[in-house]
Amino acid sequence: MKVVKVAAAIIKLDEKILVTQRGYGPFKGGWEFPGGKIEKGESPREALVREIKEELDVLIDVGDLVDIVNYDYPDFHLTMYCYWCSLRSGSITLKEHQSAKWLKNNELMSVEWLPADVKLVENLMKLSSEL
Ligand SMILES: Nc1nc2c([nH]c(=O)n2[C@H]2C[C@H](O)[C@@H](COP(=O)(O)OP(=O)(O)OP(=O)(O)O)O2)c(=O)[nH]1
Repeated sequence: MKVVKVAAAIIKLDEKILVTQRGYGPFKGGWEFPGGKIEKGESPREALVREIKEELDVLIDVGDLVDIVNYDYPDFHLTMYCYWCSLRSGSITLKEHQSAKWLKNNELMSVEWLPADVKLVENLMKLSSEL
């Protein structure tokens, strides 16, 4: 099966996490962590800085790896590298997403996550001390 490698940003600010709603494609309307596919020759962290600039028009600092999610979608296998991130500069402008929210840890289940994210989000909710 095709493997798609993605980097995702768990951006924290004032004890909240940024969640974004996909604005196009097969998962349109689903909620996710911003990010995207890792291109050839890029590290996951480099991909993440590039994708977040493209999607949200901000620069981020990429911190520790939170988790590597592996998930089988019907037509591809997803490997997603998820990092704690913080905003370095700029103000968020949605270039590709249809909506975004800052959620407290205990509010994370209030949106409809993409299937691959559900376990990750459940784990994040247990990590309240990290937030
Ligand atoms: N960014 C991101 N993608 C996710 C998450 N969960 C999840 O299943 N995905 C899947 C959806 C997509 O199939 C894939 C990410 O691809 P993408 O379409 O965002 O990547 P991209 O911007 O580089 O791609 P493209 O539209 O230019 O082809 O990973 C998540 O939390 N964040």
